[in-house]
Amino acid sequence: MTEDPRHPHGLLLSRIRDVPDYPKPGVLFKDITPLLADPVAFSALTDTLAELCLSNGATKIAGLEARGFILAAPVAVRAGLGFIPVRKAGKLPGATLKQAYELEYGTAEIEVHAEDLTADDRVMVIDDVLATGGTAEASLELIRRAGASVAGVAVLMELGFLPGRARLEPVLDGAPLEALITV
Ligand SMILES: O=P(O)(O)OC[C@H]1O[C@H](OP(=O)(O)OP(=O)(O)O)[C@H](O)[C@@H]1O
Ligand SMILES: Nc1ncnc2[nH]cnc12
Repeated sequence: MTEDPRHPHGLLLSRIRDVPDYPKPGVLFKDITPLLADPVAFSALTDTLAELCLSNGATKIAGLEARGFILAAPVAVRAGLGFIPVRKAGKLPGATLKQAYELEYGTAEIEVHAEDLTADDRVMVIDDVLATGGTAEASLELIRRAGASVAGVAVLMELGFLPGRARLEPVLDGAPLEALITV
């Protein structure tokens, strides 16, 4: 495991649990529930992500269902910014924009309420894990289709052995991709 030298969060690293062969053989699942259960670690993570959002000029925080919600909602409160839930298809009640993306096998769709974003908004996307980058890429597409701009993407953890960063960089349009930990 390596840490970004700007974010030396040994505490965060120590609270991530490796679960081999979940949800299928050969996959190493990075479980954040021990971190969530530790109020010092969870608070340190929330503070760090809130600072990143503010330093990148965000006006709104988007969280990606479901684990991204757990991180993004307290970050939005801490930063004093509004929270935008990016949900799996079929869950939002109002008029939505929908974006399909590739999973390892098959496709999925996420949605957002476009009316909660304006052309003046700069949205920071927050999630727990960047793996293939498909979910984050689709969220950027949704934000832009809603007329807002992207302030950046911030994740607790980047799986450096997968091509998420390479996939996202061409569509970030200069916005930062911040990963507190790369594993
Ligand atoms: O970079 P990607 O390959 O798109 O993978 C990363 C996404 O996968 C996980 O969510 P998942 O949809 O598995 O479910 P959950 O948050 O509902 O647990 C994770 O929380 C990210 O959102
Ligand atoms: N290996 C992994 N661990 C935790 N969350 C993930 N989301 C996608 N891949 C993951």
